[in-house]
Amino acid sequence: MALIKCENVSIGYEGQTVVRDLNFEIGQGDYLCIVGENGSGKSTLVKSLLGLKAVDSGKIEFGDGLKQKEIGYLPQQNDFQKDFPASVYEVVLSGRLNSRGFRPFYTATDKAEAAEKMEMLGITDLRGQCFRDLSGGQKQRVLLARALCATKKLLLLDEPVTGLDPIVTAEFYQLIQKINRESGIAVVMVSHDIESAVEYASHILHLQETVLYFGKASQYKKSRAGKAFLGGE
Ligand SMILES: Nc1ncnc2c1ncn2[C@@H]1O[C@H](COP(=O)(O)OP(=O)(O)OP(=O)(O)O)[C@@H](O)[C@H]1O
Repeated sequence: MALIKCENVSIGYEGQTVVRDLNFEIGQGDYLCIVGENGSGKSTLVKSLLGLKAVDSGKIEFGDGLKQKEIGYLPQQNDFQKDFPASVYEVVLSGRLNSRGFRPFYTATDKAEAAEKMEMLGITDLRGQCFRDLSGGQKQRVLLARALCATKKLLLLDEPVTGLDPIVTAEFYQLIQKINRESGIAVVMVSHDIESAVEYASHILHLQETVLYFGKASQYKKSRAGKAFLGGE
């Protein structure tokens, strides 16, 4: 079975449907970009994938050993997060909170995982620095290390390159690609950067109230939805 399967999913707020009849699935090692205009329901879908918002109808199923609370999540940036008064190490380690359950302290395994992910992302030197003093690109690496601490199977990234300059953005995409290819971790990324989505992703989910397109990224460019969104038609 797929890691995540959405069947006829509709989600809304206070009786108002935002997205309806969503059908798609995410397989092991996939790299899915969710695209669509502002207000098309991307973040709403993300909340439901994380179990933070109930669906109105349909179902979201998890398979291949993925549990909903073991999704590694990198949230959309907000001002609170930018000014978070904690060290880099503390932020990365907090990715282990879900798996810690009711244990009061982090274990040696939690700490080893945090150290390994910091090394993997080249941020070990920043370990003792305050998160809020980092550059935008460094902050995203720290939050990515934190998300990696929470999962072995699936990363969910909500607009991770917003506010980053083109060079740091390209580095971030390459990092994600490397993690996806070398660790086999599936990636789901909400993005407004459609050109890069098509370049890096294996699959595209284009939302506009419902699914305008779901399938291979290479085919998306030739689809009606893809041509219109990429500016070719
Ligand atoms: N908490 C909420 N209560 C009521 N309506 C909401 C709430 N959150 C979002 N909405 C509405 O749901 C719709 C979809 O919003 P959502 O944030 O999911 O879109 P999005 O595709 O992620 O947009 P963007 O690209 O701007 O981030 C919008 O019309 C929005 O106003």
